[in-house]
Amino acid sequence: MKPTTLDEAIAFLARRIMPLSATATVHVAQAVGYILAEDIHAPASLPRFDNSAMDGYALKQSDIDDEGIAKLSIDHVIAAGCSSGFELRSGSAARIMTGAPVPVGADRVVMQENAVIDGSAVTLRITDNSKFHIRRVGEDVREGQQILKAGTKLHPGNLSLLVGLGFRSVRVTVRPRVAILSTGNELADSPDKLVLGQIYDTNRPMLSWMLAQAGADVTDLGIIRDDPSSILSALASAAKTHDLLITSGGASEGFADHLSDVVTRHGSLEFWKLNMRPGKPIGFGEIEHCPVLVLPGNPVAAAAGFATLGRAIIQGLVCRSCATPSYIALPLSVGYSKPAERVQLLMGKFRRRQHDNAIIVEPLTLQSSSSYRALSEAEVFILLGAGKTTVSAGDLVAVVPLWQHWEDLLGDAKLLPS
Ligand SMILES: Nc1nc2c(c(=O)[nH]1)N[C@H]1C(S)=C(S)[C@@H](COP(=O)(O)OP(=O)(O)OC[C@H]3O[C@@H](n4cnc5c(N)ncnc54)[C@H](O)[C@@H]3O)O[C@H]1N2
Ligand code: MOO
Repeated sequence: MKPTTLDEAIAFLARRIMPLSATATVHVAQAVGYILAEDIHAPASLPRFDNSAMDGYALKQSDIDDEGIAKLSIDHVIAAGCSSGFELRSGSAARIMTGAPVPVGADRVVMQENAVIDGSAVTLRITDNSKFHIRRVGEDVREGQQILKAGTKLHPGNLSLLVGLGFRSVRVTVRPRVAILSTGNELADSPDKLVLGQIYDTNRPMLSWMLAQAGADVTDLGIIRDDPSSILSALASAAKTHDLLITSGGASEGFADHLSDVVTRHGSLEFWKLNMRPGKPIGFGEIEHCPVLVLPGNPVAAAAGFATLGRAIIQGLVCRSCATPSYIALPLSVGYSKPAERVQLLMGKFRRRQHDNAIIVEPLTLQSSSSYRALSEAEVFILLGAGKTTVSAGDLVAVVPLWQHWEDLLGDAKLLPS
């Protein structure tokens, strides 16, 4: 059975999309955003040597009296970067900086604030018996331990770990190569002069950015006229060198809408028309063994198709069983009614709920599938499932990001502790 609902389409893609087998070696500094193609084990321990967690004095535990006091002579000074090639003897302390190696024989550091200096002697006071202020070899990462799994999308925190362990390069999955085209005799490239009836092609620039954000390398095939043989020749030739083809426009049933026919006749159309709005005429199939995602021409519908299915396909091309949209569940700000038979995608924005400061989502007032103003204001799509006609304020709803910039969306000084 061909998928007819969004859920069925997602389940279908999760089975159908296989990760690309090609991998590449990239320098760690360039690896952020790539998907790791190998499990990584630690070639060393972190910390690499016992070191002080505080600026203060290293001493022997046995030099502390019953009152928690140690009176010692200051025999050495160890800054970070120095090697401590000596053994601390009983009755003496070494002045030590944060990150400096702890000398052999020392088993505790007392922070500077709890030290009273008198010439070359120091009196140290233990204020908390449980705090030794020494970062031990391997307490963070043990040599040989698995630290990252194949399939991880690398972020700068992973980069710190890899660099800290001395990695110079890692094996990653190659970025999917995606070719994109728009169809429509009415389309022109900005800033060409428009004649009556023409509009600028806005889907190609928008989708190209969404693709790049999702981690794809994009080839722009430009605007193709509403002519089946031109569409076929552009798709068939790009199919040879790409992992995914994406089209926008001509997806519906007008006399100038050729996509479903072209894919059916010259490849296979695996689903077409989903029970959702916007985004109804979305199709998926293949030409010359290359997957093709057919997106509608209405700009909001094209964005909806990409945010739900397009991004999931890109994820599936780099990571096994990742071909699913990344939903989060958030409370809806207001009640909403919709027809029961279909999934409704609402353009929405994040809000703070007044009484508890919780993040909620609010549908925009303007929901037209062709509205650029709404598209520009929207931050997310709110998915209201089929089968339900009403959703109440405060109900949890599935939310997918439109532009993947969570940190800008969620950053809010009001949440900082005062
Ligand atoms: N009789 C029916 N008509 C329509 C149906 C239907 O089921 N029966 N579905 C409607 C829905 S829903 C959508 S969505 C659109 C999708 O149609 P197409 O994918 O065939 O898109 P076009 O007809 O080519 O264009 C629709 C609309 O979008 C503008 N457009 C197209 N490409 C771009 C682009 N790259 N950048 C900006 N704008 C674009 C185009 O000029 C049209 O205004 O069909 C409904 N009709
Ligand atoms: O479903 Mo269309 O995709 O409403 O704009």
